[in-house]
Amino acid sequence: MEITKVDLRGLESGGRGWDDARDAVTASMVAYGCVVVQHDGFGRDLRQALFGRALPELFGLPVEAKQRNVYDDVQYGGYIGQIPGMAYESMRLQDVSGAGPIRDFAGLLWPQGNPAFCARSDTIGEFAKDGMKLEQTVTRMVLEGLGVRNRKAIDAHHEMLGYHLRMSYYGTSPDQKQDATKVSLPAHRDYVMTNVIVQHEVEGLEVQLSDGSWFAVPPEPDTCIVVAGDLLSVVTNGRVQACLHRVRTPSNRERFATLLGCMPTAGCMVRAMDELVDEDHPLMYRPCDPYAYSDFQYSEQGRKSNDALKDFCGVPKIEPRVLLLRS
Ligand SMILES: O=C(O)CCC(=O)C(=O)O
Ligand SMILES: [Fe+2]
Repeated sequence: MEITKVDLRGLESGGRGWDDARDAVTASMVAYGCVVVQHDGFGRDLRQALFGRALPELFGLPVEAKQRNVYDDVQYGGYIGQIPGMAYESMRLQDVSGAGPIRDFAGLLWPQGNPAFCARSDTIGEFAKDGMKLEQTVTRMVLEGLGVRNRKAIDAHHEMLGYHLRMSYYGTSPDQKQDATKVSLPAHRDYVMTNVIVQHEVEGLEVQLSDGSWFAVPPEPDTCIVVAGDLLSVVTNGRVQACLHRVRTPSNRERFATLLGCMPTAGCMVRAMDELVDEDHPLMYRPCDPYAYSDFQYSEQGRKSNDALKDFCGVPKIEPRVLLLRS
């Protein structure tokens, strides 16, 4: 089985081709918790500036500098790296919706200044802008496709979101055979609302399909994938389930990937859209505090659970038998 790519190039909300693309995006999200798309953003020069220059420079910094990237509000919020046996490092830029936080990030890593990176942080701003636009298009399509007619509710959904960028580096394992692959990130679901994942040249990302097989997402230059996290399950009342995915990289090639993620800003609760709850679709999840959920997902109980979201805020199903007894 394979996931069909949806072409979003040149589409405008409500314009020609929008409805067909919306239906294809929704079908893919419902079936797999993700959608592979071609779209107008992340052009060749931008990718080259980010993956060819900015990221190698960032990950080339001394460990002490990278470790200054700390963010405690969510699990794995800051720098991840130096994990024994794992050739993986990742940095998170907490807020990419404006130029200020991007400049602050550069200032934190290069306190003496780094004009080159600051110029390139425009690269990061451009990249984030393209990713935000894509996320907003895809989520709008999914909510519309599932039957949300209230445009204000969709706008309000986006107004509560903040966007962050995770930049990841997967190193090589020279001790393994030339053509071997290794699991670099074990199978997991993201706790966020959605992640737009861009792979650069080297493959690795795999998503699990309903028959249990793994689909390798092609690292094509004009393609990226939008992956649903657990919070989107809450918003869509379980119609879209978070995507189970993992990373399996070739042992002999370095790999970079970026993830543009979104989460409600602190203090916002995530709840199912009114129009997606009815008699045929009873409420599946209670309103949930996304930051408390991120803690739970990584707690001992959450890690052991097969369905952390259900354990955290699932509404127990009422058996028809019980209803009869009560009536
Ligand atoms: O590197 C990738 O392609 C995806 C990484 C990922 O799934 C994650 O960091 O949550
Ligand atoms: Fe992930």
